[in-house]
Amino acid sequence: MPPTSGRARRPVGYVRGVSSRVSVEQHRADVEDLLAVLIPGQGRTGGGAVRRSVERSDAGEALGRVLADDVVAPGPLPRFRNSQMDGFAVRAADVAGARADAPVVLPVAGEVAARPGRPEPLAPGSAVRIMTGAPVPDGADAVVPVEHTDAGTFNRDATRPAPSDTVRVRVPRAAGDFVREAGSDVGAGDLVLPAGTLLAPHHLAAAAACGIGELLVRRRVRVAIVSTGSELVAPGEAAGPGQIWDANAVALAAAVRASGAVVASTERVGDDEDAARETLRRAASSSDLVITSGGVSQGAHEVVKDVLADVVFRPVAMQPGGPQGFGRLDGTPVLTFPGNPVSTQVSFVVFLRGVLRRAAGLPPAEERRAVVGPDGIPDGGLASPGGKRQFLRGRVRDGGPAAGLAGPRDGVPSRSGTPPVVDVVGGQGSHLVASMAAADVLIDVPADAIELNAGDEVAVLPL
Ligand SMILES: Nc1nc2c(c(=O)[nH]1)N[C@H]1C(S)=C(S)[C@@H](COP(=O)(O)OP(=O)(O)OC[C@H]3O[C@@H](n4cnc5c(N)ncnc54)[C@H](O)[C@@H]3O)O[C@H]1N2
Ligand code: MOO
Repeated sequence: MPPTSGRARRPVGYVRGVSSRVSVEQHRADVEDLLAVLIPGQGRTGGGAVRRSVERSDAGEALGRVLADDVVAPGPLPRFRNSQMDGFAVRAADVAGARADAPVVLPVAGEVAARPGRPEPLAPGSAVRIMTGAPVPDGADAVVPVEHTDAGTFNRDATRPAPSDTVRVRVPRAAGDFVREAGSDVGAGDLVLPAGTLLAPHHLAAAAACGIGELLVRRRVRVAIVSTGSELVAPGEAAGPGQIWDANAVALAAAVRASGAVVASTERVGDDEDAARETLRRAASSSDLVITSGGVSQGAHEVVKDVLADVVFRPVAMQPGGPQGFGRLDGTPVLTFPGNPVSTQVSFVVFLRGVLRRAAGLPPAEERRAVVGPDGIPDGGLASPGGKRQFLRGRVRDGGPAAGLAGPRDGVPSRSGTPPVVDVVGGQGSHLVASMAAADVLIDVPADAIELNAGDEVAVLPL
């Protein structure tokens, strides 16, 4: 397996032309250098970049965003002492002797509901009907749930009880019973959500409960997507002879969103240099990063290569996804992915997904180990082109560990506690976009492997 750390670094020179093949690690390192400016705290353009990397978001819209600053409670939660139960607010001392067979009878002085306003203080020797969440009157220090009384006038429509109303309390209560103290959840100035929190509904609830309507979140990277090729038409439109539907724009836009970034634009442009130049410049002017697909191999109509002067085009020792480019257009970083739809998708996973997730504050997509199953492996092993890292389409078997799924009969050594089994699925051609839909991982076959066999342990990258 090639090393994934201690990656090689060399100066990036944005020169046009085809250079010799580089390793996946080298290309990834160069892409990461180019895109370091997108990652908060890593960019080399100073404070401006940092300032631009955060923005305010309506708290109600901040689901899935990453908090850029600590959220501290502006006040206590609960905001005020309130009742945990529907019942009667009392002084605990008044009901200390209450028993089922010798209830304490208290006059009911009124009612407190969960409504705006402050209740009157509770006079000694009396009770007040109280509802869950209603402020507990000064003087009261316990709540008796209605079930522990004769209910008195509890269920009567008596917002203004008659002076003769009483309640018979059958259970003694201690001070503090069923009273939710102010600040018992969080105190004023306490940390509620630390910076870096990936905001989920329960985080947003905490912010809202604190009265916070706006949150400072990391700004999402805006990615412009340009599909090139005169043969392309939009999915949903009629495709005539020689035309195909544009799968890459959809795949890349979805992948960008799934990685915590936003799609600034998606455009399709044919193999016309002027149109491509104009489209690409427009994309660069309205985004933090441009991704193109197609137009980068050795054909007669490679507009991306023709138009982008400050981009290094070079083959990377991988399959699929060999022809790659990286550089800038009008100062905006550009990555050029090959047009074959599987190649485009693999390029995103291998070179860009990690950067975008880091920029968004998301955890890395989990790479794990798996044991190759016999399905899809011919007798004698699946040949792999030596010198090129391969990313095969694979599917991890349900049920996880190899134990139980694999045995000598299956051709996979049985090893309890070992990684799950992954089967090679579908054809591996870089145009087989429907076959790719059957996969859920990419099987990472090292560059120095010349064949893959059932029982081999490999890294798998989730799709
Ligand atoms: N003589 C050589 N030919 C090719 C080489 C090579 O080294 N020498 N490399 C091959 C490899 S590997 C790849 S990958 C492709 C890359 O080609 P391009 O990036 O120039 O892409 P196109 O030629 O525009 O398209 C390739 C293929 O993909 C289809 N395509 C393009 N865009 C889309 C899209 N948005 N949605 C769906 N399908 C798309 C296109 O119709 C072609 O079939 O070059 C090989 N050739
Ligand atoms: O390298 Mo191309 O990207 O396989 O088909």
